[in-house]
Formats: sequence, C-alpha cells, structure tokens
Amino acid sequence: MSTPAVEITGLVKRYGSTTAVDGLDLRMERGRLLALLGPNGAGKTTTVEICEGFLKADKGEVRVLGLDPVREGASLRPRIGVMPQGGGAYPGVRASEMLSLVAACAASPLDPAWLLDVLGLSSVRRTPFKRLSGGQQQRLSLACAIVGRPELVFLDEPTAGMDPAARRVVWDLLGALRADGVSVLLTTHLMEEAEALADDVVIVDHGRVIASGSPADLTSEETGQLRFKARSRLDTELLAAALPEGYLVRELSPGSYEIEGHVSPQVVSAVTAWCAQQGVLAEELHVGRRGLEEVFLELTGRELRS
Ligand SMILES: Nc1ncnc2c1ncn2[C@@H]1O[C@H](COP(=O)(O)OP(=O)(O)OP(=O)(O)O)[C@@H](O)[C@H]1O
Repeated sequence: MSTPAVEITGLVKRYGSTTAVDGLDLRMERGRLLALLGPNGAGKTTTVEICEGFLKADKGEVRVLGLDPVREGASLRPRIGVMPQGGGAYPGVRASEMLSLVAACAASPLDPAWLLDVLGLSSVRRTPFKRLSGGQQQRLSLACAIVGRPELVFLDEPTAGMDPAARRVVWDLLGALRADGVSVLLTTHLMEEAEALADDVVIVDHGRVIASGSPADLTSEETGQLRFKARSRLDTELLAAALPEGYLVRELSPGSYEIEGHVSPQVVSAVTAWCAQQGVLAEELHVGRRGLEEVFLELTGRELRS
C-alpha cells in the first residue's frame, strides 16, 4: 500500500499563550479530496502551513507523501502545490508572467496558456496581479498551485470571495484533478463546497478533530424530516399518535406539514396511511436529511463565517 498523502499524529502548535492546534490527528489517503472545516480560529490554516513546511510543529508527527515537511522540505516541495489563504504574489507581475515563472520551476508543467483559459483568465493575462479582481487573483493562485502537476495540493479557502460562476469553474477543475488521481486537501467555510467535492470531511474546533467521515456519513444521523402538503388543520396530535414515540409533527404553515425524527420506510407508509384514513391525499412528499451545515453548527455550536 502507498504511504498516505498526509498523516498527522498528536500535532500541537502554540503561539505564546494561544494553543492553535491541540493534539490533532488526521490521515488522508492518496487520490482523495479532503475538506478541513472549522470555525474561525479553529487551527485549519496553522495545520495546513505545518504540512506545507512553512511552520514548525511544537509537538507531534507530520508526514506528507511520507516525508517530514521541514527536514525533507527540499524533496517534498516539487511534489506539492500550495495555494495560501488570500493568494499572494508580486503586485506588479502580469498574470501570464507569474504563471509562466512558476511553471518554469517545474520538471513537467501544464501549459500555462491552457490553464489560464480553463480558469477563465485569458482576457486578463497581461493584467498586473494587483489590478486583478479578488476572484481573479484567487484563480491565478490556484493555477500557480497546480501548474507543476503536483501529487498533492493544499488549498486554503480556494473559492473565498468568488462569484458563483467562478466558483463553479474552480469546482470543475478540482473535480478533474481528483479524477487524475491528485490528492487535494482544502479548507473551506462553504458547506456546499465540502458536500459537492469532498470524499472526506474533517471538522476541527479548538485545534482538535471533533468529527470526520464522508459527507454522507456525517449527515446520515438519525434525525431527518418528512414534509408533505395536504389540507390545512389536520390533527397533528392524532398523526403523532399514529407514529412510533418520539416524532415531532408540526403544521409549518396552513397545509404544510413536517415530521421530524428518523424517517424510515415504515414511517412514510404510516403517514400516508393515516392521511388516507382522514380521506386526504399527502402531496409533495419530501424526505430530507440534515445538511452538513446543520451538522457543523450543532457540533461547533457556532455560526459560520460569511
Ligand atoms: N502568527 C500568529 N500569531 C499568533 N496567533 C496566531 C497566529 N496565527 C494564528 N494564530 C492563532 O491561532 C489560532 C488558529 O488560527 P488559524 O489561522 O490556524 O485558524 P483557522 O481555522 O485557519 O481560522 P480561519 O477560518 O479564520 O482562517 C487562532 O486563535 C489564531 O488567532
């Protein structure tokens, strides 16, 4: 079996009296896309920067592609791509020059012109970095991170500040990278992004992992909702009595009902049977699971950053 893309054990990093990372464990297999989620200040960027070799850990073991990012940084750097938070470039350099410069450092780079085109940046290729919009700067930074055909890319909030069309372009590109077997570790505040892209999600808070699994694993907890429409003012107490104990039945607005609890096939059948007994047809029946955002908020007890 190949070494994992990233393996972190007992990672600790302190800044003075602040413990940014507090005994974090994480394992990411090759060829996966892992999304690191967590509230502001949870320790995501610190963790990623330690993996990239930019910061030194105070305690713990970190291996990236089997290498120590600090001691073996020189061997590791050509094999990874890095997109730091907020991009980062010489303000006066033109978009295409910057990408070509980075490409020139790689043994077998992608064609910079093609990459600019894929990321919708061809029309601004002669524009200095400082005059690009925030979203364009982000896309250029992403291009720089992947132009060298890395085996593993670290992307710190890659789509922050992008409009929905640009975000879609980036998502497509990340999907293509993953299909090519590239390992991707990204941080994000967008639950939709994690749900759409990630094979694995790791939620951190206060510098520790508080939950991990696939998006489906994390959202397939017992609680779900069944919604349906019927005539208004059905007797919700009577409906609740027809279900096993513990289900909450509410009329959200006239004629619009919600049942909260574990929605099994038996529950769906009991609801429709009960409606039939009342001589009403349950329409627009919808079974929903909790989204990643709800799970996240419940676990961290905090609002997301917008
Ligand atoms: N250079 C630094 N000096 C002092 N404290 C720092 C430094 N960098 C980060 N911290 C602190 O370490 C903690 C973790 O910060 P980090 O940037 O890793 O969190 P994050 O999860 O990436 O947050 P965000 O979602 O806001 O980017 C925070 O309390 C932060 O204030």
